[in-house]
Amino acid sequence: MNQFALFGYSGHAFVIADAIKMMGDDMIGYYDRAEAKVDPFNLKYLGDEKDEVALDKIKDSGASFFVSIGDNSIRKTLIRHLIEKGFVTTSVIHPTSIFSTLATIGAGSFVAAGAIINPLAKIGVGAIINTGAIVEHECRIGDYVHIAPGAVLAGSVHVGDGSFIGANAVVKHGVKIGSNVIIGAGSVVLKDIAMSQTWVGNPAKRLG
Ligand SMILES: CC(=O)SCCNC(=O)CCNC(=O)[C@H](O)C(C)(C)COP(=O)(O)OP(=O)(O)OC[C@H]1O[C@@H](n2cnc3c(N)ncnc32)[C@H](O)[C@@H]1OP(=O)(O)O
Repeated sequence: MNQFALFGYSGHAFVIADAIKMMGDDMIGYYDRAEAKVDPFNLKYLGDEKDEVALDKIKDSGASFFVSIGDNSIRKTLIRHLIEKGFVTTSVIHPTSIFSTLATIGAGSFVAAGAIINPLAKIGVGAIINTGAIVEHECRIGDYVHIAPGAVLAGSVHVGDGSFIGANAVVKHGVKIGSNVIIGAGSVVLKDIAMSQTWVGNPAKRLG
């Protein structure tokens, strides 16, 4: 059985905690700025992630860390900081997801319930493939990306580092999306998108 220390303990973390339990693993507790008012998993508060002494609790327990924060940029900063400090993270893959034997995923990434990752898809570090999302064959998903619930990436789609694909969005096969892009919920992306832009609608048009 693997043990995890969560970093961040609110809505998104509850989904990850549930996946960890369903994998048959467990948590030693969570770090956050303050003790959570809502604690559905009865986890122990381990302290603030900036408190070096509190961080030693991970080393002492031999647990892996898992950053359970939905915001791509905050998640990236914290994962990098903890890896620099010598802590170890791993991926969390919900047992009801389908993860191809020919797909790969980086450390600190999360695949939620019902998601499907098809052959030769490559997912980077610290990514979220959320509930029921589909990542088709040969997709390239960068680091610290969030594919929100129900989004569908057709074959060979590329998504750059730090990008967010909204809930139920659809991306046409072969489309390349740059880094730090936001795609609105329910949008249908039919052509390539350069970095740091927001696109919405069907067909998707540039918002900012
Ligand atoms: C488990 C989870 O919950 S994971 C989280 C999942 N969350 C999501 O998928 C939400 C994704 N976010 C969105 O879709 C947001 O609307 C964003 C980020 C695209 C835009 O947000 P904002 O910058 O605040 O835009 P704002 O709400 O001001 O809307 C600006 C315009 O774009 C339109 N617009 C915004 N989002 C969309 C959308 N998804 N599709 C079509 N049009 C949209 C608005 O209607 C508005 O149009 P108008 O100027 O003609 O009135």
